[in-house]
Amino acid sequence: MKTIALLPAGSVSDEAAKHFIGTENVTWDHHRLISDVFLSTVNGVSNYSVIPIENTIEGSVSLHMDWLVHEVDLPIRAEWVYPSIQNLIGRNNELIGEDGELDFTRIQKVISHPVAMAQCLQFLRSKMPQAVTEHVSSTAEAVRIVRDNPGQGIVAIGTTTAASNNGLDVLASGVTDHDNNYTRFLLVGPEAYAERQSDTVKTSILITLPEDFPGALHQVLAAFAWRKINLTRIESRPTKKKLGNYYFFIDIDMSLESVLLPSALEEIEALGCQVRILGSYPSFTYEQLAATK
Ligand SMILES: O=C(O)C(=O)C[C@]1(C(=O)O)C=C[C@@H](O)C=C1
Repeated sequence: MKTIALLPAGSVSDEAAKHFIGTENVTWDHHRLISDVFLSTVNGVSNYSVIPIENTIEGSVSLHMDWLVHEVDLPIRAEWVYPSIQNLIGRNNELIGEDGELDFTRIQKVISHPVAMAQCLQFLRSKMPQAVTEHVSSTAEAVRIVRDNPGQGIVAIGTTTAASNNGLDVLASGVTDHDNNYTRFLLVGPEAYAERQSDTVKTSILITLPEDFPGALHQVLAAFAWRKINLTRIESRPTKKKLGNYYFFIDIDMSLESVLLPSALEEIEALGCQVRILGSYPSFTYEQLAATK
């Protein structure tokens, strides 16, 4: 039996976790805040935490990346992709106009997780420009707040699972501004996750460049380029130590056990860079997981 920490039941994380891990021999440890999702595994209450890290429309989830890097030391054990299908959720009977149709101009407030809200901004602007928006800690939390506050013109952006868990209506489905909206999730924890194997193994690292070394980033990239090592993401984030100091978060399409990658990292360290390995882990596409269900 494994215990898995994650955001509340009915969140996108919850759907994605069940899709990847299944429902047998698992205890779910739900938390309202992502910090508590991380800390549950740090404190040994859970074996793994499920962390949303990147979205098709919104890009990286900076808060979660920063926690992974600055606040905890939990290796990445797997990554997978899951569709983020967002819906407008509330009560039909509160919004019916005189013509018997849903009248979105009666909506006063829309609440959701900031990443979910950002996926639907054009929809919200065009259909309910009068509504104010408010961010909460997950889409599931937003739907719970709508359930507990009837008669106030409040709606949420969230999953159909959360709508039915809370006895609410789906007022409009699939409301993201772009199709093919997926979120990439990480499983982090102290133990390797051997339950699922993939032919694709990726490695994530953090690189801090030496100060006053013109062309350092160029040389780092060259160490990968001449070995023909494919990078799937490179992103800079503040070190939080000094204004203007950044580290580079790099995802590499190769296992740390390959011959080439350790030598590239040695070359980078020889330049005076600090290299921290965040994990070397199997990676799964949505189609791959759906085919093995
Ligand atoms: O609020 C949720 O439902 C979550 O699981 C969080 C989260 C995120 O942090 O990116 C996950 C996926 C969605 O794209 C939006 C929000």
